[in-house]
Amino acid sequence: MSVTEKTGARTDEAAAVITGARERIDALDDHIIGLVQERMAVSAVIQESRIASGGRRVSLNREMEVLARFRDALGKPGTALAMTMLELCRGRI
Ligand SMILES: O=C(O)C(=O)C[C@]1(C(=O)O)C=C[C@@H](O)C=C1
Repeated sequence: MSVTEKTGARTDEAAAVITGARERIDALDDHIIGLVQERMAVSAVIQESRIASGGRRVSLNREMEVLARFRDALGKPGTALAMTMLELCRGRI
């Protein structure tokens, strides 16, 4: 497959821009995945500590704060993103 086919570009110049930008996106995605995994580990510490003390796994008030932070920064899709992230961190409820 040619570079232009791979990128959807119609010129070599555009294909070069897209290829370079996709490398940056791949690096950013690796970083984001690493941060999500780090967040999952920190969240697990909180949940285990709360459960060990006799509390519940879930803190709905705190989840509302997390959802609001993402919504304020990213709009409605930010809420969906935060909900998926919370599901990764505490499982389905
Ligand atoms: O902040 C907490 O109390 C957590 O347990 C962490 C966290 C989160 O991942 O943000 C996970 C589960 C709770 O329902 C609320 C928030």
